[in-house]
Amino acid sequence: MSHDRTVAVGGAHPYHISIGPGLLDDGERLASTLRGSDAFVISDDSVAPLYLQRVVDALARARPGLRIGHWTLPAGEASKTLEGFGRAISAIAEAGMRRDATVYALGGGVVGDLAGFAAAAWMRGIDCVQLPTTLLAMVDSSVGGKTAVDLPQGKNLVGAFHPPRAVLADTGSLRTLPARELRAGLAEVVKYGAIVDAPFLDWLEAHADALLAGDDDVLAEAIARSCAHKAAIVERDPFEHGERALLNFGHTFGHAIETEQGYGGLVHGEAVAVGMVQAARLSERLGLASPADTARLRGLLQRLGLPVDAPPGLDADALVAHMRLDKKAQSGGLRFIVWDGAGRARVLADVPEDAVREVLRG
Ligand SMILES: NC(=O)c1ccc[n+]([C@@H]2O[C@H](COP(=O)([O-])OP(=O)(O)OC[C@H]3O[C@@H](n4cnc5c(N)ncnc54)[C@H](O)[C@@H]3O)[C@@H](O)[C@H]2O)c1
Ligand SMILES: O=C(O)C(=O)C[C@@H](O)[C@H](O)[C@H](O)COP(=O)(O)O
Ligand SMILES: [Zn+2]
Repeated sequence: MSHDRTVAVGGAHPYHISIGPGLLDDGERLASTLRGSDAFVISDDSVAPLYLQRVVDALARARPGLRIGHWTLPAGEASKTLEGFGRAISAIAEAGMRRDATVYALGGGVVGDLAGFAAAAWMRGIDCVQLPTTLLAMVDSSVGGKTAVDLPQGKNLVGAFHPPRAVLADTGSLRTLPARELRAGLAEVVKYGAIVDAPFLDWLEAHADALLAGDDDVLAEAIARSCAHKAAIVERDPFEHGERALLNFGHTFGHAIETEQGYGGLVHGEAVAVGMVQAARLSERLGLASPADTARLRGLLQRLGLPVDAPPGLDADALVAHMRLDKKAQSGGLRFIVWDGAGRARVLADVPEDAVREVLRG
């Protein structure tokens, strides 16, 4: 009996997000969007020993004769580089993947972003199926088609929009996910409540313990609700000309922290948690939201075991310099996602750097 949930993503390149246990063994589902007879699985060296063979076996069972190559990168954000991208492309080339091949991105957001970018670039674009194995990738990075690698100068600065052909989120894989990574994923879940869904914040407060305990049903509900929000937003604004920027709540601050730490300090979800509190404090300073709004967001993130204050010792000037290269920044100045309280976020242009520095000083 299937317990899957499905979220449809519409638009010019529609696809489905399937959420449920056992999907990595479901060869028919994995193969359902294949156009040719070549498949290439990209994973990392923590995920591959757990799940790669299962995916390869399931594909081979479903499509005898399918040519299946694979390649793994070292786990972690430090691999999401132009060098890593180059190595992925070389591996795809050496495996002789043709124009109708499909890349399977098996792992967290690092694998998803890098493999998706490789798929976007190889022969000017081949199919990509996202197989997210972290909570963060299930609720956010596998959906919407943003692919990229980091530069020392900033996060995700080189990439492409390349929507997947399908997303299969096998919730059974969350059982092996380290607790720190589960918590990091919860930051992006909280983000949806903060920007567009105040009742979801109430729900998250009520289910915080179950989420942290890895309750299957509660996690599946959180994933489906998060994906429904992301799907609706990216369907209306796939290339971030408008409301998609709301998904960047907390990211101008968070990305600056990740960049300044050389992608070896806070993980992305943790940096976003800190960044959302800083964005709330900025909103307060600009007279848009109340201290009670900030306190509530901070309290929920803390309860979910996430950091809410910036790591000590970061240089405010360096952080602001990173923000000037944020992709939302325009020639007019910095743009931030601010909020007017739970569920009410908006884009604010020409935010004075002084206000940002005051927030960074604490
Ligand atoms: N494209 C987008 O829209 C988007 C959205 C959000 C985040 N991102 C990007 O996603 C990245 C963060 O992704 P992440 O949080 O998934 O980190 P990640 O990919 O580094 O995965 C976290 C860690 O968990 C391990 N892991 C993954 N699945 C596992 C499993 N099932 N069992 C055991 N270990 C497992 C990985 O090997 C890694 O060590 C960042 O680079 C961020 O910029 C992109
Ligand atoms: O999908 C989006 O749009 C997002 O902003 C989702 C974010 O959680 C994600 O971290 C994304 O990669 C950030 O995009 P960027 O354009 O700021 O690099
Ligand atoms: Zn993010």
